[in-house]
Amino acid sequence: MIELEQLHKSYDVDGRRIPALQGVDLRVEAGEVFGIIGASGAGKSTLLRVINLLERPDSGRVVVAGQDLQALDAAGLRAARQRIAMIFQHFNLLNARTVAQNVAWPLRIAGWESARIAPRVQSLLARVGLTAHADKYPAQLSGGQKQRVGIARALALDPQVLLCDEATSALDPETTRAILDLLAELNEELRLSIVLITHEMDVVRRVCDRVAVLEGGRIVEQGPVAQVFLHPKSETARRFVLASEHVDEGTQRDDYAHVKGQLWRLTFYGERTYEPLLGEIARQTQLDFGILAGRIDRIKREPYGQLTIAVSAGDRAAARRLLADRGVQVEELRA
Ligand SMILES: Nc1ncnc2c1ncn2[C@@H]1O[C@H](COP(=O)(O)OP(=O)(O)OP(=O)(O)O)[C@@H](O)[C@H]1O
Repeated sequence: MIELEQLHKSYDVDGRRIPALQGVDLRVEAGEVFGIIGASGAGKSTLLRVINLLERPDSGRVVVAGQDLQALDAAGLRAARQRIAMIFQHFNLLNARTVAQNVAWPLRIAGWESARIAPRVQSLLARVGLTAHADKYPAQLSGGQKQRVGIARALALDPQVLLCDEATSALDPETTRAILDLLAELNEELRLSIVLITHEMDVVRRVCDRVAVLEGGRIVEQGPVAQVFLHPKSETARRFVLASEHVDEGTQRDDYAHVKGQLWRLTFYGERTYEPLLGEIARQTQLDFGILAGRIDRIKREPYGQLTIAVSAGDRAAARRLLADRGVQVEELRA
């Protein structure tokens, strides 16, 4: 659905060239939710805005739904942009217009007849759960409701791609979850391809299929979310995962220094997350262990568990083998 090839983009600031993208290659498949994570200044917004040419790259190719966007004339680009909708961190609603008028806006611009607009707006508002709020003004809505208006407006012209610019960063955790659930539903029901940028690994974990980690205008790691989240390779990805688990590395290192034995990290993924594997294998191998840290949660809909244990006695080699046989990944954090 989206192919970005060798994108370069710099900004001129006070006569200096500030590089924002330095050779980015990216493919987003149709129907996929793709996350781009990075720290402030990594180039996320620039990358997202290149996808609909709100920002023109200095060099490189931008192909969306098979169309090279830079080869289009103004009318062609306008038509292409109707298929690439966007939602924003601060919603970007028209404050002097009602919810219904905000959602109707892109339809009016696209020249829809008034008679067709009202039912379309009604169905969009129903889709995002805002039917009762049609005549309110943005100032009368909560943040989550405002973002729902933004989403309804974005869906008005039946886009193929939805670009989400930190769409949940201004929302509390519960509202964030509700908006991410809505995005996941839209992705599935409409086969809408979604690209979202965020600085929170939890957002990626909840909703994305694949993720790219951006740093200094370059992709330093990308892959399926389970791979990047559970086994990050780059230092940047690792830091985002630790931050999402509220782990302070220094404190953790100090705590673990007092613990005797080998330190293992066990990763369970899928249904085996809920099986009593560890107890069973520990009994068979006389493994003595203490649990230092653990988490069971989901990556999108798939359950996973990660446990850090200190192993003090028993047949370690046999235990590792049996765990591996049952699909549990064992990493030795300390020998
Ligand atoms: N319009 C602009 N003019 C000048 N420099 C810019 C402009 N937009 C971005 N930059 C610079 O380009 C780099 C990448 O910025 P960008 O906004 O794409 O990063 P980001 O990852 O989205 O950051 P944030 O999370 O803070 O929004 C930064 O160094 C930034 O200062």
